[in-house]
Amino acid sequence: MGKTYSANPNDYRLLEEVGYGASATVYRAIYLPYNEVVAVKCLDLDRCHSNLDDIRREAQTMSLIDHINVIKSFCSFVVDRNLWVVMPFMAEGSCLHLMKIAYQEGFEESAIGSILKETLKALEYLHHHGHIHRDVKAGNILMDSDGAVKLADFGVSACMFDRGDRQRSRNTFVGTPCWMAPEVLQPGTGYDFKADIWSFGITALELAHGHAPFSKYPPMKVLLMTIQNAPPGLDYDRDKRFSKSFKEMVAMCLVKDQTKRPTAEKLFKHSFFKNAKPPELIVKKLFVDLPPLWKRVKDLQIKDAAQLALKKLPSAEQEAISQSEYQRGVSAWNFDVEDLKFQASLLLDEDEIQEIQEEANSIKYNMSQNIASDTVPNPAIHNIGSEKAKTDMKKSNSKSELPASLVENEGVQAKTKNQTGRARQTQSGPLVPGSVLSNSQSERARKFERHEIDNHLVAEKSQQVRRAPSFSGPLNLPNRASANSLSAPIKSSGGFKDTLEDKSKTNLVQIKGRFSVTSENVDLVKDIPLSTVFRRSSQGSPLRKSASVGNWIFDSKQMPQSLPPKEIGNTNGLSSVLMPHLQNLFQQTSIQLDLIVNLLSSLQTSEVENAPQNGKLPPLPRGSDTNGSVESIVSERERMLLTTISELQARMNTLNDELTSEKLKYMQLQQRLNAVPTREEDEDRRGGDS
Ligand SMILES: Nc1ncnc2c1ncn2[C@@H]1O[C@H](COP(=O)(O)OP(=O)(O)OP(=O)(O)O)[C@@H](O)[C@H]1O
Repeated sequence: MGKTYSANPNDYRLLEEVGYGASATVYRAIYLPYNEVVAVKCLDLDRCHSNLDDIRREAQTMSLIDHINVIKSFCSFVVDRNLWVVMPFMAEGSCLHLMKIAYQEGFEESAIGSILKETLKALEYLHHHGHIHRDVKAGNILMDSDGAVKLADFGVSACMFDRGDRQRSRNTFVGTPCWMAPEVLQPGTGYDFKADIWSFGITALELAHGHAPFSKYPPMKVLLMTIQNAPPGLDYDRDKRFSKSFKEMVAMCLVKDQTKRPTAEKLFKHSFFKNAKPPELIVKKLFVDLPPLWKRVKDLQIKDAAQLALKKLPSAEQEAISQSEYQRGVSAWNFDVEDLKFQASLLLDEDEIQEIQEEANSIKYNMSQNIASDTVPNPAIHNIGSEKAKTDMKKSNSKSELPASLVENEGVQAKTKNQTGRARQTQSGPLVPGSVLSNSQSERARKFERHEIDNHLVAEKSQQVRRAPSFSGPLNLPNRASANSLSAPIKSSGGFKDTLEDKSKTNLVQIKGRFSVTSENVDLVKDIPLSTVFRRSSQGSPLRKSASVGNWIFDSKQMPQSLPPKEIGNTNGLSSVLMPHLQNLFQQTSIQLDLIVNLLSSLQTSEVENAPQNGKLPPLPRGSDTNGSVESIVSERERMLLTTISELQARMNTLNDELTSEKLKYMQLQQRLNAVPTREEDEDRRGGDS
């Protein structure tokens, strides 16, 4: 019989903190009866949204798991509002930690092969026993000092998957869906253990590059790109250091059609794994000369805190914005994909646009130089110029992995640990843009071309009669997703509230096998940061300060609360209360509308005049002003202006809608008021009767 571990917290001495995730903090600890080092994961039950009995039952089930590559739990028990899960201590921590501290550009292929092979063995075992892990990522692959590799974070989490709570808790707490398979993200499609194979492929890319694909984007954009774009992969040119066999293996995992993905068993037979070396030879070497795990974790915290302090926008606010987008994207499972695509076209980060513009301008400049000096046709020029190329480009928009052109440094996000109230940081907060890697100019040109087409679509789309989608309002938030998704809760951050308060709104979207996917009807408008869009309130439209509208704030507290129709019928002095309210509302909306119309008409002139100062338009291309490519600069600026105009037009449409609906309400109320007999009429009638 194996060793047993007691459920008495006094038998454990918690030592240093060695990791933390969305809902848990992990400590190195000593199990006093055996004087043995163990890991204790303290799971905050308040953050789990899960039934305690379910968690306990599942934790017991998971303690039965017995595979050399899967972390099993020795025992688990409740201490205050925490569930303690006791498990073997993995002295070298997670692959994610290790990359952050010593391998920021990713590991060598031999190490990747070795780590992935062990992970695949774990998946094979789990799938064979009817389990889906659903959270395969570098942060959940742990290593021991002898090179052993184990897949973690399965036990307790799994119970939450089963009831959809995990998914919902992810909606609420976790930053990015980078590892999630398209079928998991897409409404109406089922998913199974093949979702783990997709995540495994993404993890392979994460280990190869030091970060998961798309990790620099906000969660909502990641979601869209995963659904819409061709799968990411290892680039045959850019990733020259990796073998063909590795590239093929990744491509096999990252097939969008889940039925075409191999099972873990089949994948295991791939030549890439046949050649993989034992971990005790390869993985072990990765930690040579590194300080102990807890020291690394501490260093990372300090480094992340320093980076955080350097950031302009407070992290909490950034996270809240990013999270808000994620909730908008993921919680509303019945989204209109076409509409989301349109929103995605608006999602180019400001710095990305600037970067693209700079590169494109410089390319154009170089081209014009080439044309002047050389009359031989240049294929790149044809590419940019031809309409067909544009269409093709649009079609293959997603053919390659999105630019990995920015070196990503980790930031952190603050979170509060319930148990102690101490502020903490995750190891993987929002990424900050770093220096630009050498990317081929043609690639940048493609990227620019895509942006150009997107702009065109934006303008076109804004001309169309607006439907009433759930995602109206611009989403071009210049914020990034939390890095590699070990995001901390942001529930109370930045003054943004968790919008999933009304649990009764929870919808069961889908039941598939052991899983049920739930979603909540988030008040989408409530979630949009004030600074980025207009607010639409169910209680009228108190106006807020808006960058483009000016400085009027309309205090809702000063306005009378809406009255139910019953009371309206009963109140004789109603008109005196309602009329000023309605007139005020009407007037404010009209003013706002007028202002936007005026802005629109004056924008072109004023922006062109002020262009060099306003900081929004693309900077001058290098050396262009002295070389006569002024025309191209102007056209870039025009394009930017057109985008701004389209956005303003979209906002104007929203206001127009609001105005119409207010007018309607106003007319309805007036009709009701007319129907209510006035005091004089009453008296007349009474006089007549008598
Ligand atoms: N047994 C262990 N030994 C050493 N370190 C561990 C162990 N278990 C977890 N860790 C460290 O703690 C971190 C967080 O643990 P874990 O992933 O289980 O928490 P979580 O809240 O479930 O995270 P998330 O849900 O974000 O994946 C891991 O990334 C790892 O670095």
